[in-house]
Amino acid sequence: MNVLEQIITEVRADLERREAETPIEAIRERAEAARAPLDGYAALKTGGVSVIAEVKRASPSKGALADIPDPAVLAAEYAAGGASVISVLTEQSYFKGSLDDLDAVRAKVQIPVLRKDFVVSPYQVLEARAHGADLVLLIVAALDQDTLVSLHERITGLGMTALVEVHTEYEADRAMRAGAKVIGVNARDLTTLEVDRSVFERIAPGLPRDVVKVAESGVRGTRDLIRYASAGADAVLVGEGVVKQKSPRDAVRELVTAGSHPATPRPI
Ligand SMILES: O=P(O)(O)OC[C@@H](O)[C@@H](O)c1c[nH]c2ccccc12
Repeated sequence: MNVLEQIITEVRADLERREAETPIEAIRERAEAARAPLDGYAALKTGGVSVIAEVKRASPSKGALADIPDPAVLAAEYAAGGASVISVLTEQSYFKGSLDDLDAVRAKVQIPVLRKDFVVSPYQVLEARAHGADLVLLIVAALDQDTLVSLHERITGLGMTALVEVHTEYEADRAMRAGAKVIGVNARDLTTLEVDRSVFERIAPGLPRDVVKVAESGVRGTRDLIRYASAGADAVLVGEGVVKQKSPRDAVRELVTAGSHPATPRPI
Protein backbone atom coordinates (compact mmCIF):
# COMPACT_ATOMS: atom_id res chain seq x y z
CA MET A 1 0.00 0.00 0.00
CA ASN A 2 1.28 3.49 -0.79
CA VAL A 3 0.87 6.40 1.66
CA LEU A 4 -2.35 7.65 0.09
CA GLU A 5 -3.91 4.20 0.34
CA GLN A 6 -2.81 3.88 3.98
CA ILE A 7 -4.34 7.25 4.84
CA ILE A 8 -7.59 6.38 3.07
CA THR A 9 -7.80 3.12 5.05
CA GLU A 10 -7.59 5.07 8.33
CA VAL A 11 -10.02 7.69 7.06
CA ARG A 12 -12.60 5.01 6.22
CA ALA A 13 -12.22 3.45 9.68
CA ASP A 14 -12.69 6.85 11.38
CA LEU A 15 -15.66 7.54 9.14
CA GLU A 16 -17.31 4.26 10.09
CA ARG A 17 -16.98 5.17 13.78
CA ARG A 18 -18.58 8.58 13.24
CA GLU A 19 -21.36 7.11 11.09
CA ALA A 20 -22.15 4.60 13.84
CA GLU A 21 -22.30 7.43 16.37
CA THR A 22 -24.27 10.05 14.42
CA PRO A 23 -26.81 9.13 11.76
CA ILE A 24 -26.58 11.00 8.46
CA GLU A 25 -30.02 12.58 9.05
CA ALA A 26 -28.68 14.41 12.09
CA ILE A 27 -25.71 15.70 10.09
CA ARG A 28 -28.06 16.78 7.29
CA GLU A 29 -30.21 18.76 9.72
CA ARG A 30 -27.16 20.51 11.09
CA ALA A 31 -25.93 21.21 7.54
CA GLU A 32 -29.27 22.77 6.66
CA ALA A 33 -29.16 24.96 9.75
CA ALA A 34 -25.63 26.21 9.09
CA ARG A 35 -24.97 29.75 7.91
CA ALA A 36 -25.00 29.98 4.08
CA PRO A 37 -21.63 29.24 2.49
CA LEU A 38 -19.31 32.05 1.37
CA ASP A 39 -18.14 32.19 -2.25
CA GLY A 40 -14.77 30.42 -2.36
CA TYR A 41 -14.30 30.93 -6.10
CA ALA A 42 -14.70 34.70 -5.82
CA ALA A 43 -12.40 34.84 -2.81
CA LEU A 44 -9.59 33.22 -4.81
CA LYS A 45 -10.07 34.86 -8.23
CA THR A 46 -8.89 38.31 -7.26
CA GLY A 47 -6.56 39.34 -10.08
CA GLY A 48 -3.39 38.83 -8.06
CA VAL A 49 -2.13 35.69 -6.33
CA SER A 50 -4.25 35.01 -3.26
CA VAL A 51 -3.11 33.01 -0.27
CA ILE A 52 -4.79 29.99 1.31
CA ALA A 53 -3.18 29.57 4.73
CA GLU A 54 -3.39 26.16 6.36
CA VAL A 55 -3.89 25.01 9.93
CA LYS A 56 -1.57 21.99 9.87
CA ARG A 57 -0.14 20.30 12.98
CA ALA A 58 1.61 17.38 11.35
CA SER A 59 2.01 15.56 8.07
CA PRO A 60 3.08 12.07 6.96
CA SER A 61 6.20 13.51 5.29
CA LYS A 62 7.37 15.83 8.09
CA GLY A 63 5.81 14.39 11.26
CA ALA A 64 5.01 17.04 13.88
CA LEU A 65 5.12 20.61 12.53
CA ALA A 66 3.48 22.80 15.19
CA ASP A 67 1.37 22.26 18.34
CA ILE A 68 -1.36 24.79 17.53
CA PRO A 69 -3.12 24.67 20.92
CA ASP A 70 -5.77 27.09 19.61
CA PRO A 71 -6.47 26.89 15.87
CA ALA A 72 -8.82 29.90 16.12
CA VAL A 73 -5.97 32.12 17.27
CA LEU A 74 -3.77 30.95 14.39
CA ALA A 75 -6.59 31.42 11.87
CA ALA A 76 -7.19 34.96 13.14
CA GLU A 77 -3.49 35.68 12.60
CA TYR A 78 -3.72 34.36 9.04
CA ALA A 79 -6.80 36.48 8.36
CA ALA A 80 -5.12 39.58 9.81
CA GLY A 81 -2.17 38.91 7.50
CA GLY A 82 -4.52 39.04 4.51
CA ALA A 83 -5.21 35.37 3.74
CA SER A 84 -8.16 34.89 1.37
CA VAL A 85 -9.13 31.43 2.63
CA ILE A 86 -8.22 29.35 5.69
CA SER A 87 -7.57 25.66 5.12
CA VAL A 88 -8.22 23.39 8.09
CA LEU A 89 -6.93 19.83 8.04
CA THR A 90 -9.51 17.65 9.74
CA GLU A 91 -7.81 14.26 9.24
CA GLN A 92 -6.80 12.82 12.60
CA SER A 93 -4.37 9.94 12.21
CA TYR A 94 -1.69 11.51 10.01
CA PHE A 95 -2.37 15.25 10.26
CA LYS A 96 -3.62 15.54 13.88
CA GLY A 97 -6.62 17.62 12.83
CA SER A 98 -10.30 17.39 13.75
CA LEU A 99 -13.76 18.74 13.06
CA ASP A 100 -13.40 20.63 16.36
CA ASP A 101 -10.57 22.58 14.70
CA LEU A 102 -12.92 23.42 11.85
CA ASP A 103 -15.61 24.60 14.30
CA ALA A 104 -13.13 26.77 16.18
CA VAL A 105 -11.82 28.41 13.00
CA ARG A 106 -15.30 28.90 11.54
CA ALA A 107 -16.47 30.64 14.69
CA LYS A 108 -13.52 33.03 14.58
CA VAL A 109 -12.99 34.26 11.00
CA GLN A 110 -15.24 35.93 8.42
CA ILE A 111 -13.43 34.61 5.33
CA PRO A 112 -14.10 31.29 3.54
CA VAL A 113 -12.89 28.11 5.22
CA LEU A 114 -11.76 24.93 3.43
CA ARG A 115 -12.26 21.47 4.88
CA LYS A 116 -9.02 19.68 4.00
CA ASP A 117 -9.45 15.94 4.34
CA PHE A 118 -9.61 12.77 2.32
CA VAL A 119 -13.24 12.96 1.30
CA VAL A 120 -14.56 9.67 -0.06
CA SER A 121 -18.22 9.75 0.95
CA PRO A 122 -21.28 12.06 0.90
CA TYR A 123 -21.35 11.84 4.70
CA GLN A 124 -18.09 13.82 4.86
CA VAL A 125 -19.46 16.46 2.48
CA LEU A 126 -22.49 16.99 4.73
CA GLU A 127 -20.19 17.08 7.76
CA ALA A 128 -18.13 19.78 6.11
CA ARG A 129 -21.25 21.93 5.62
CA ALA A 130 -22.56 21.11 9.09
CA HIS A 131 -19.29 22.42 10.52
CA GLY A 132 -19.43 25.61 8.46
CA ALA A 133 -17.05 24.85 5.59
CA ASP A 134 -17.33 26.91 2.40
CA LEU A 135 -14.91 24.81 0.36
CA VAL A 136 -14.17 21.08 0.36
CA LEU A 137 -11.08 19.33 -0.99
CA LEU A 138 -11.51 16.43 -3.41
CA ILE A 139 -8.39 14.45 -4.32
CA VAL A 140 -8.73 12.96 -7.80
CA ALA A 141 -6.12 10.26 -7.10
CA ALA A 142 -8.28 8.94 -4.24
CA LEU A 143 -11.54 8.67 -6.21
CA ASP A 144 -12.90 6.83 -9.22
CA GLN A 145 -14.51 9.07 -11.83
CA ASP A 146 -18.13 8.33 -10.89
CA THR A 147 -17.46 9.09 -7.21
CA LEU A 148 -15.55 12.24 -8.12
CA VAL A 149 -18.47 13.47 -10.24
CA SER A 150 -21.10 12.69 -7.60
CA LEU A 151 -19.13 14.22 -4.70
CA HIS A 152 -18.44 17.31 -6.81
CA GLU A 153 -22.17 17.64 -7.52
CA ARG A 154 -23.02 17.31 -3.84
CA ILE A 155 -20.52 19.97 -2.84
CA THR A 156 -21.77 22.48 -5.40
CA GLY A 157 -25.38 21.45 -4.71
CA LEU A 158 -24.91 22.58 -1.11
CA GLY A 159 -23.59 25.92 -2.36
CA MET A 160 -19.98 25.14 -1.51
CA THR A 161 -16.94 25.21 -3.78
CA ALA A 162 -14.86 22.11 -4.50
CA LEU A 163 -11.08 22.45 -4.61
CA VAL A 164 -10.22 19.52 -6.87
CA GLU A 165 -6.65 18.33 -6.40
CA VAL A 166 -4.60 16.84 -9.23
CA HIS A 167 -1.03 15.73 -9.75
CA THR A 168 -0.90 14.72 -13.43
CA GLU A 169 -2.35 15.89 -16.76
CA TYR A 170 -4.62 12.85 -16.75
CA GLU A 171 -6.01 13.79 -13.33
CA ALA A 172 -6.45 17.41 -14.50
CA ASP A 173 -8.48 16.11 -17.40
CA ARG A 174 -10.63 14.06 -15.01
CA ALA A 175 -11.12 17.15 -12.79
CA MET A 176 -12.32 19.20 -15.76
CA ARG A 177 -14.65 16.43 -16.90
CA ALA A 178 -16.15 16.48 -13.40
CA GLY A 179 -16.84 20.21 -13.86
CA ALA A 180 -14.18 21.54 -11.49
CA LYS A 181 -13.92 25.33 -11.42
CA VAL A 182 -11.16 25.42 -8.81
CA ILE A 183 -8.26 23.07 -9.46
CA GLY A 184 -5.31 22.59 -7.13
CA VAL A 185 -2.11 21.18 -8.56
CA ASN A 186 -0.28 19.50 -5.71
CA ALA A 187 3.49 19.61 -6.11
CA ARG A 188 3.61 16.79 -3.56
CA ASP A 189 2.90 13.35 -4.93
CA LEU A 190 0.68 11.77 -2.27
CA THR A 191 1.88 8.28 -3.13
CA THR A 192 5.60 9.06 -2.64
CA LEU A 193 5.39 12.38 -0.67
CA GLU A 194 8.02 13.95 -2.93
CA VAL A 195 7.69 17.63 -3.80
CA ASP A 196 8.36 18.74 -7.38
CA ARG A 197 7.35 22.36 -8.06
CA SER A 198 7.68 21.89 -11.82
CA VAL A 199 4.49 19.80 -11.79
CA PHE A 200 2.45 23.02 -11.49
CA GLU A 201 4.37 24.59 -14.37
CA ARG A 202 3.63 21.58 -16.55
CA ILE A 203 -0.09 21.30 -15.79
CA ALA A 204 -1.42 24.81 -15.07
CA PRO A 205 -0.95 26.28 -18.59
CA GLY A 206 -3.27 23.58 -19.96
CA LEU A 207 -6.16 24.58 -17.67
CA PRO A 208 -8.92 26.88 -18.97
CA ARG A 209 -8.79 30.59 -18.19
CA ASP A 210 -11.89 30.64 -15.99
CA VAL A 211 -10.60 27.85 -13.75
CA VAL A 212 -8.99 29.07 -10.53
CA LYS A 213 -5.51 27.55 -10.45
CA VAL A 214 -4.16 26.81 -7.00
CA ALA A 215 -0.51 25.86 -6.50
CA GLU A 216 -0.34 23.51 -3.51
CA SER A 217 2.71 22.59 -1.43
CA GLY A 218 6.29 23.75 -1.41
CA VAL A 219 5.74 27.48 -0.82
CA ARG A 220 8.43 28.44 1.69
CA GLY A 221 8.63 32.13 0.82
CA THR A 222 7.94 34.82 -1.76
CA ARG A 223 10.33 33.29 -4.31
CA ASP A 224 8.22 30.16 -4.55
CA LEU A 225 5.05 32.25 -4.83
CA ILE A 226 6.54 34.30 -7.68
CA ARG A 227 7.66 31.14 -9.44
CA TYR A 228 4.13 29.73 -9.24
CA ALA A 229 2.72 33.11 -10.32
CA SER A 230 4.89 33.00 -13.46
CA ALA A 231 3.23 29.71 -14.34
CA GLY A 232 -0.27 31.19 -13.94
CA ALA A 233 -1.24 30.59 -10.30
CA ASP A 234 -4.33 32.43 -9.03
CA ALA A 235 -3.61 31.23 -5.51
CA VAL A 236 -1.09 29.35 -3.42
CA LEU A 237 -1.89 26.96 -0.58
CA VAL A 238 0.68 27.20 2.20
CA GLY A 239 1.03 25.01 5.29
CA GLU A 240 4.52 24.42 6.61
CA GLY A 241 5.75 27.80 5.32
CA VAL A 242 3.40 29.74 7.61
CA VAL A 243 2.60 27.38 10.47
CA LYS A 244 6.19 27.18 11.71
CA GLN A 245 6.91 30.93 11.66
CA LYS A 246 7.29 33.00 14.81
CA SER A 247 4.72 35.38 13.37
CA PRO A 248 2.31 33.55 11.06
CA ARG A 249 0.58 36.90 10.46
CA ASP A 250 3.78 38.49 9.10
CA ALA A 251 4.60 35.39 7.06
CA VAL A 252 1.17 35.48 5.42
CA ARG A 253 1.36 39.24 4.93
CA GLU A 254 4.68 38.92 3.11
CA LEU A 255 3.19 36.38 0.72
CA VAL A 256 0.01 38.43 0.21
CA THR A 257 2.07 41.55 -0.50
CA ALA A 258 4.18 39.68 -3.06
CA GLY A 259 1.04 38.18 -4.58
CA SER A 260 -0.56 41.56 -5.18
CA HIS A 261 2.63 43.40 -6.21
CA PRO A 262 2.48 44.96 -9.70
CA ALA A 263 5.78 43.30 -10.66
CA THR A 264 4.44 39.81 -9.86
CA PRO A 265 3.14 38.06 -12.98
CA ARG A 266 -0.67 38.14 -13.23
CA PRO A 267 -2.64 34.91 -13.44
CA ILE A 268 -2.98 33.80 -17.06
O1 LIG B 1 2.99 22.32 3.97
P1 LIG B 1 3.03 22.70 2.53
O2 LIG B 1 4.20 22.13 1.78
O3 LIG B 1 2.90 24.19 2.34
O4 LIG B 1 1.73 22.04 1.83
C1 LIG B 1 0.42 22.51 2.08
C2 LIG B 1 -0.62 21.65 1.36
O5 LIG B 1 -0.40 21.74 -0.02
C3 LIG B 1 -0.63 20.22 1.83
O6 LIG B 1 -0.93 20.25 3.18
C4 LIG B 1 -1.61 19.35 1.08
C5 LIG B 1 -1.95 19.43 -0.22
N1 LIG B 1 -2.86 18.51 -0.54
C6 LIG B 1 -3.14 17.78 0.54
C7 LIG B 1 -4.04 16.74 0.71
C8 LIG B 1 -4.17 16.23 1.95
C9 LIG B 1 -3.40 16.69 3.01
C10 LIG B 1 -2.51 17.73 2.86
C11 LIG B 1 -2.38 18.29 1.61
